[in-house]
Amino acid sequence: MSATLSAIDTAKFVAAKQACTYVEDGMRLGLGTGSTAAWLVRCLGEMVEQDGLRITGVPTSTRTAELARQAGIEVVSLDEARWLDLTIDGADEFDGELNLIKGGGGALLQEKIVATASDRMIVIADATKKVETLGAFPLPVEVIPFGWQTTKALLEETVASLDVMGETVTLRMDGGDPYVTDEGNHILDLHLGRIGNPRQLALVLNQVPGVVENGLFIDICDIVIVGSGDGSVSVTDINDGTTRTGRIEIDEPANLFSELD
Ligand SMILES: O=C[C@H](O)[C@H](O)[C@H](O)COP(=O)(O)O
Repeated sequence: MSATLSAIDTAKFVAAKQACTYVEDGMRLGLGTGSTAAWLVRCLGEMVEQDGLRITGVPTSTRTAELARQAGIEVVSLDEARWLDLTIDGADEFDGELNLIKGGGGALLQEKIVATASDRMIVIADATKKVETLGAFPLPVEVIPFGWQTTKALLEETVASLDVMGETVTLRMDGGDPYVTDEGNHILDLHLGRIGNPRQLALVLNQVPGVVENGLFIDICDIVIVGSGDGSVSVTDINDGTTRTGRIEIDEPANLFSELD
Protein backbone atom coordinates (compact mmCIF):
# COMPACT_ATOMS: atom_id res chain seq x y z
CA MET A 1 0.00 0.00 0.00
CA SER A 2 1.38 3.41 -0.96
CA ALA A 3 1.87 5.94 1.81
CA THR A 4 1.41 8.82 -0.62
CA LEU A 5 -2.01 10.29 -1.20
CA SER A 6 -3.15 10.84 -4.77
CA ALA A 7 -3.85 14.45 -5.77
CA ILE A 8 -7.62 13.85 -5.63
CA ASP A 9 -7.47 12.27 -2.17
CA THR A 10 -5.23 15.10 -0.97
CA ALA A 11 -7.79 17.60 -2.26
CA LYS A 12 -10.62 15.83 -0.42
CA PHE A 13 -8.53 15.41 2.72
CA VAL A 14 -7.50 19.08 2.98
CA ALA A 15 -11.07 20.24 2.35
CA ALA A 16 -12.22 17.94 5.16
CA LYS A 17 -9.41 19.09 7.44
CA GLN A 18 -10.33 22.74 6.85
CA ALA A 19 -13.99 21.97 7.61
CA CYS A 20 -12.91 20.54 10.97
CA THR A 21 -11.85 24.05 12.04
CA TYR A 22 -15.58 24.89 12.23
CA VAL A 23 -16.26 22.05 14.65
CA GLU A 24 -16.47 22.94 18.34
CA ASP A 25 -16.68 20.86 21.48
CA GLY A 26 -20.23 19.71 22.24
CA MET A 27 -21.56 20.21 18.73
CA ARG A 28 -24.26 18.08 17.14
CA LEU A 29 -23.07 17.40 13.62
CA GLY A 30 -24.67 16.09 10.46
CA LEU A 31 -22.24 13.70 8.81
CA GLY A 32 -22.45 13.51 5.02
CA THR A 33 -22.01 10.55 2.72
CA GLY A 34 -19.47 9.78 -0.02
CA SER A 35 -15.73 9.63 -0.49
CA THR A 36 -15.11 13.26 0.57
CA ALA A 37 -17.35 13.01 3.63
CA ALA A 38 -15.51 9.81 4.55
CA TRP A 39 -12.35 11.90 4.94
CA LEU A 40 -14.24 14.21 7.25
CA VAL A 41 -15.39 11.33 9.43
CA ARG A 42 -11.82 10.05 9.69
CA CYS A 43 -10.49 13.51 10.59
CA LEU A 44 -13.22 13.95 13.23
CA GLY A 45 -12.49 10.51 14.64
CA GLU A 46 -8.87 11.54 15.01
CA MET A 47 -9.92 14.69 16.90
CA VAL A 48 -12.13 12.62 19.20
CA GLU A 49 -9.39 10.14 19.91
CA GLN A 50 -6.38 12.44 20.14
CA ASP A 51 -7.81 15.78 21.31
CA GLY A 52 -10.75 14.57 23.39
CA LEU A 53 -13.27 16.38 21.16
CA ARG A 54 -16.82 15.64 22.30
CA ILE A 55 -19.36 15.58 19.47
CA THR A 56 -22.45 13.66 18.51
CA GLY A 57 -22.97 12.78 14.87
CA VAL A 58 -26.11 12.19 12.85
CA PRO A 59 -25.08 10.09 9.83
CA THR A 60 -26.81 10.48 6.49
CA SER A 61 -26.51 6.81 5.45
CA THR A 62 -25.85 3.38 6.87
CA ARG A 63 -22.36 3.58 5.28
CA THR A 64 -21.52 6.76 7.15
CA ALA A 65 -23.01 5.43 10.38
CA GLU A 66 -20.72 2.43 10.20
CA LEU A 67 -17.68 4.58 9.41
CA ALA A 68 -18.47 7.03 12.23
CA ARG A 69 -18.80 4.25 14.79
CA GLN A 70 -15.50 2.76 13.61
CA ALA A 71 -13.91 6.20 14.00
CA GLY A 72 -15.13 6.43 17.62
CA ILE A 73 -17.77 9.12 17.03
CA GLU A 74 -20.95 8.92 19.10
CA VAL A 75 -23.79 8.31 16.66
CA VAL A 76 -27.39 9.37 17.34
CA SER A 77 -30.50 9.54 15.16
CA LEU A 78 -31.87 12.85 13.88
CA ASP A 79 -34.91 12.37 16.08
CA GLU A 80 -32.66 12.10 19.12
CA ALA A 81 -30.60 15.15 18.13
CA ARG A 82 -33.65 17.11 16.87
CA TRP A 83 -31.58 20.05 15.56
CA LEU A 84 -27.95 20.23 14.49
CA ASP A 85 -25.28 22.90 14.79
CA LEU A 86 -23.59 22.04 11.53
CA THR A 87 -23.72 19.55 8.66
CA ILE A 88 -20.63 18.84 6.58
CA ASP A 89 -21.09 16.88 3.36
CA GLY A 90 -19.73 16.40 -0.15
CA ALA A 91 -21.49 17.31 -3.39
CA ASP A 92 -21.55 16.18 -7.01
CA GLU A 93 -21.72 19.74 -8.36
CA PHE A 94 -21.99 23.26 -6.97
CA ASP A 95 -22.49 26.59 -8.74
CA GLY A 96 -21.59 30.19 -7.89
CA GLU A 97 -24.70 30.59 -5.71
CA LEU A 98 -23.75 27.42 -3.83
CA ASN A 99 -26.70 25.51 -5.24
CA LEU A 100 -25.84 21.82 -5.29
CA ILE A 101 -26.49 18.55 -7.04
CA LYS A 102 -26.24 15.68 -4.56
CA GLY A 103 -27.15 12.02 -4.52
CA GLY A 104 -24.47 10.48 -6.72
CA GLY A 105 -24.01 8.00 -3.90
CA GLY A 106 -27.76 7.52 -3.43
CA ALA A 107 -28.01 9.27 -0.04
CA LEU A 108 -29.76 12.49 -1.10
CA LEU A 109 -32.92 12.01 0.95
CA GLN A 110 -31.32 11.67 4.37
CA GLU A 111 -28.70 14.24 3.37
CA LYS A 112 -31.33 16.85 2.53
CA ILE A 113 -33.34 16.21 5.69
CA VAL A 114 -30.21 16.42 7.86
CA ALA A 115 -28.77 19.51 6.16
CA THR A 116 -32.11 21.30 6.39
CA ALA A 117 -32.25 20.55 10.12
CA SER A 118 -28.90 22.29 10.68
CA ASP A 119 -27.93 25.85 11.54
CA ARG A 120 -25.28 25.70 8.82
CA MET A 121 -24.19 23.43 6.00
CA ILE A 122 -20.62 23.23 4.74
CA VAL A 123 -19.82 21.41 1.51
CA ILE A 124 -16.35 19.96 1.05
CA ALA A 125 -15.16 19.20 -2.45
CA ASP A 126 -12.32 19.05 -4.93
CA ALA A 127 -12.22 21.59 -7.75
CA THR A 128 -13.86 19.27 -10.30
CA LYS A 129 -17.21 19.79 -8.55
CA LYS A 130 -17.38 23.51 -9.33
CA VAL A 131 -19.52 24.37 -12.36
CA GLU A 132 -20.80 27.47 -14.10
CA THR A 133 -24.27 25.91 -14.56
CA LEU A 134 -25.58 22.78 -12.83
CA GLY A 135 -26.64 19.75 -14.87
CA ALA A 136 -23.67 17.99 -16.47
CA PHE A 137 -23.90 15.53 -13.55
CA PRO A 138 -27.13 13.51 -13.88
CA LEU A 139 -29.63 14.78 -11.32
CA PRO A 140 -30.71 12.00 -8.93
CA VAL A 141 -34.38 11.81 -8.01
CA GLU A 142 -35.50 9.34 -5.33
CA VAL A 143 -38.81 7.65 -6.20
CA ILE A 144 -40.89 4.98 -4.51
CA PRO A 145 -40.69 1.56 -6.21
CA PHE A 146 -44.47 1.37 -6.77
CA GLY A 147 -45.20 2.49 -10.32
CA TRP A 148 -41.68 3.79 -10.91
CA GLN A 149 -42.06 3.45 -14.69
CA THR A 150 -45.09 5.73 -14.60
CA THR A 151 -43.14 8.18 -12.43
CA LYS A 152 -40.28 8.00 -14.95
CA ALA A 153 -42.65 8.85 -17.84
CA LEU A 154 -44.12 11.75 -15.87
CA LEU A 155 -40.64 13.06 -15.11
CA GLU A 156 -39.67 12.88 -18.79
CA GLU A 157 -42.80 14.83 -19.67
CA THR A 158 -42.12 17.36 -16.92
CA VAL A 159 -38.49 18.12 -17.80
CA ALA A 160 -39.33 18.38 -21.52
CA SER A 161 -41.28 21.57 -20.78
CA LEU A 162 -38.49 23.19 -18.74
CA ASP A 163 -35.25 25.08 -19.41
CA VAL A 164 -32.93 22.06 -19.67
CA MET A 165 -30.77 20.63 -22.46
CA GLY A 166 -31.42 16.87 -22.23
CA GLU A 167 -34.47 14.86 -21.23
CA THR A 168 -33.26 11.29 -20.75
CA VAL A 169 -34.25 9.61 -17.49
CA THR A 170 -32.59 6.34 -16.43
CA LEU A 171 -33.22 3.94 -13.58
CA ARG A 172 -30.07 3.57 -11.47
CA MET A 173 -28.93 -0.03 -11.36
CA ASP A 174 -26.85 -1.99 -8.87
CA GLY A 175 -25.48 -4.99 -10.70
CA GLY A 176 -28.50 -6.49 -12.45
CA ASP A 177 -31.08 -5.01 -10.07
CA PRO A 178 -32.53 -1.55 -9.48
CA TYR A 179 -30.51 0.37 -6.90
CA VAL A 180 -32.25 0.48 -3.51
CA THR A 181 -31.70 3.44 -1.16
CA ASP A 182 -31.48 3.27 2.63
CA GLU A 183 -35.21 4.12 2.64
CA GLY A 184 -36.07 1.25 0.27
CA ASN A 185 -36.64 3.50 -2.76
CA HIS A 186 -35.18 3.67 -6.27
CA ILE A 187 -33.20 6.44 -7.96
CA LEU A 188 -34.04 7.90 -11.37
CA ASP A 189 -31.11 9.86 -12.84
CA LEU A 190 -32.12 12.85 -15.00
CA HIS A 191 -29.58 13.50 -17.75
CA LEU A 192 -30.31 17.18 -18.26
CA GLY A 193 -26.96 18.52 -19.44
CA ARG A 194 -27.74 22.02 -18.31
CA ILE A 195 -30.26 23.20 -15.72
CA GLY A 196 -31.34 26.75 -16.58
CA ASN A 197 -33.47 27.32 -13.48
CA PRO A 198 -32.54 24.96 -10.62
CA ARG A 199 -34.90 26.64 -8.15
CA GLN A 200 -37.91 26.07 -10.41
CA LEU A 201 -36.85 22.54 -11.29
CA ALA A 202 -36.45 21.55 -7.63
CA LEU A 203 -40.01 22.68 -6.88
CA VAL A 204 -41.58 21.14 -9.98
CA LEU A 205 -39.93 17.72 -9.59
CA ASN A 206 -41.34 17.27 -6.11
CA GLN A 207 -44.88 17.78 -7.47
CA VAL A 208 -44.69 14.56 -9.49
CA PRO A 209 -46.50 11.69 -7.71
CA GLY A 210 -44.03 8.98 -6.73
CA VAL A 211 -41.15 11.41 -6.26
CA VAL A 212 -39.85 11.41 -2.71
CA GLU A 213 -37.08 14.00 -3.12
CA ASN A 214 -34.69 15.40 -5.69
CA GLY A 215 -30.96 16.02 -5.45
CA LEU A 216 -31.06 19.80 -5.95
CA PHE A 217 -30.06 21.61 -2.77
CA ILE A 218 -31.18 25.24 -3.13
CA ASP A 219 -30.46 27.82 -0.40
CA ILE A 220 -29.25 25.08 1.93
CA CYS A 221 -25.46 25.32 1.66
CA ASP A 222 -23.72 28.21 3.45
CA ILE A 223 -20.04 27.52 2.81
CA VAL A 224 -18.11 25.55 0.19
CA ILE A 225 -14.54 24.50 0.92
CA VAL A 226 -12.57 23.43 -2.15
CA GLY A 227 -9.35 21.51 -1.62
CA SER A 228 -6.53 21.07 -4.12
CA GLY A 229 -3.87 18.46 -4.65
CA ASP A 230 -1.14 20.87 -3.50
CA GLY A 231 -2.76 21.27 -0.07
CA SER A 232 -4.36 24.65 -0.73
CA VAL A 233 -7.98 25.37 0.17
CA SER A 234 -10.46 28.05 -0.76
CA VAL A 235 -13.43 28.87 1.43
CA THR A 236 -16.48 30.60 -0.06
CA ASP A 237 -19.16 31.88 2.30
CA ILE A 238 -22.41 32.75 0.51
CA ASN A 239 -23.71 34.72 3.51
CA ASP A 240 -20.96 37.35 3.57
CA GLY A 241 -19.93 36.92 -0.08
CA THR A 242 -16.26 36.28 0.74
CA THR A 243 -13.74 33.78 -0.62
CA ARG A 244 -10.60 33.16 1.44
CA THR A 245 -7.67 30.96 0.57
CA GLY A 246 -5.21 29.05 2.75
CA ARG A 247 -3.11 25.95 2.97
CA ILE A 248 -3.28 22.80 5.06
CA GLU A 249 -0.01 21.19 6.12
CA ILE A 250 -0.20 17.47 5.51
CA ASP A 251 2.16 16.10 8.10
CA GLU A 252 1.17 12.47 8.48
CA PRO A 253 -0.75 11.34 5.40
CA ALA A 254 0.49 7.79 5.85
CA ASN A 255 -1.44 7.34 9.11
CA LEU A 256 -4.67 8.65 7.67
CA PHE A 257 -4.23 6.75 4.44
CA SER A 258 -3.80 3.49 6.31
CA GLU A 259 -7.33 3.92 7.69
CA LEU A 260 -8.76 3.83 4.18
CA ASP A 261 -8.46 0.09 3.80
O1 LIG B 1 -25.32 10.48 -2.24
C1 LIG B 1 -24.18 10.87 -2.11
C2 LIG B 1 -23.79 12.23 -1.76
O2 LIG B 1 -24.64 13.23 -2.20
C3 LIG B 1 -22.31 12.57 -1.96
O3 LIG B 1 -22.06 13.60 -1.04
C4 LIG B 1 -21.95 13.04 -3.33
O4 LIG B 1 -22.29 12.05 -4.28
C5 LIG B 1 -20.44 13.35 -3.45
O5 LIG B 1 -19.71 12.19 -3.23
P1 LIG B 1 -18.14 12.16 -3.36
O6 LIG B 1 -17.57 12.97 -2.23
O7 LIG B 1 -17.77 10.70 -3.25
O8 LIG B 1 -17.78 12.73 -4.70
